[in-house]
Amino acid sequence: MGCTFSGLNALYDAVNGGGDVWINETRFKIVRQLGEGGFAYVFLVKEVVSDSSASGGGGLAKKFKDPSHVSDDGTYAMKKVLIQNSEQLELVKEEIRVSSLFSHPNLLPLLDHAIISVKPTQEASWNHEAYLLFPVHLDGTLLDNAKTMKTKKEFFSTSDVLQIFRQICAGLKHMHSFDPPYAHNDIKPGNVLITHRKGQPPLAILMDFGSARPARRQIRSRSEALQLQEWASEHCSAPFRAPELWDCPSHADIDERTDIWSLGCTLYAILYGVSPFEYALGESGGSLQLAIVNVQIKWPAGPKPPYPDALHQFITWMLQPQAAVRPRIDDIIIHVDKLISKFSQ
Ligand SMILES: Nc1ncnc2c1ncn2[C@@H]1O[C@H](COP(=O)(O)OP(=O)(O)OP(=O)(O)O)[C@@H](O)[C@H]1O
Repeated sequence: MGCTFSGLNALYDAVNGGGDVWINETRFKIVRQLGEGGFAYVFLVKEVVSDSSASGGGGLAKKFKDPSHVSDDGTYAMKKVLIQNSEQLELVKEEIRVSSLFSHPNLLPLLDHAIISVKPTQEASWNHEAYLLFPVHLDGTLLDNAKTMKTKKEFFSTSDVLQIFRQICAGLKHMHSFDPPYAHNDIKPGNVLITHRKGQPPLAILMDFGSARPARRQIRSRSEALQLQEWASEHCSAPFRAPELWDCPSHADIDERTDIWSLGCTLYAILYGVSPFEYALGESGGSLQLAIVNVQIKWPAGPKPPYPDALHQFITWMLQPQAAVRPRIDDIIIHVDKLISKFSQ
């Protein structure tokens, strides 16, 4: 990977109508927009292979350590982040640093990146742009899938639910086993890319390491607790955020099990399309925080539940409000494997 934060390593060719982008030595044509986040746009791009690099086997192909990262048709996902201040610049640099630590088939790899300085204009006050290159997964995220499935009144089979969940756990185990252990901090359906495959369960890939940090933090004062809560309010999506990040005691040992809470919420969302606490947002006087800290889960009503009770019990086990007795990723994997052998045909 080209690792430089300075200079004109990426050049956004706005002059010719937003046609091409350079990331280091590689030129890409923007095909279309795939999505957008807070300060970011994600585009489908295609590598423009020059005659000289084509004769040598293609530009990017030579650059990647892992040959499986090379796209057959030269298409990739490119995230363009608009950076307005030094704090945002540090966050992007941290996202790049953390993304480069991991290498696992269920974690989205960062293939290349560049950060360029941009002259502020009257319309735009940002002063840097970051370009991050990833493999593209055109079937979208679990969140996109949930929306389409809801309109078509479709559900994942129990077997597919478990296989998708197992893959998310495999990626997360890689992070939790790192030295020091890392927490992802923003596990949710919108951060899981899905690829449908013929005759096989969907492929699931965890992405967005913008909030990932060393997981273990010792909280020893009220001000440290408040600082953690403030950090969490900016980095961990509220409906999936663990109780200890909403209401942190002044003496607490926070660890990677904040992610296990979010995993429980994510499993519920694979079944029912939303976090188990999201209903509180729709109720007058409802409070997401109260629903979470009191673990008021709302199960779908009806005499015939669409999924086995064992899945509901599994979710409840992950949604243990006391972090110190919440299961760890290894416990979760042992359990999901048991459920897979029970429910997969
Ligand atoms: N590799 C990819 N392949 C296909 N689509 C992608 C890829 N990466 C991102 N997307 C699409 O772009 C959207 C935004 O991406 P991403 O979540 O990385 O941005 P973000 O700024 O971090 O968003 P958020 O503010 O929600 O965290 C995703 O929801 C997804 O639809």
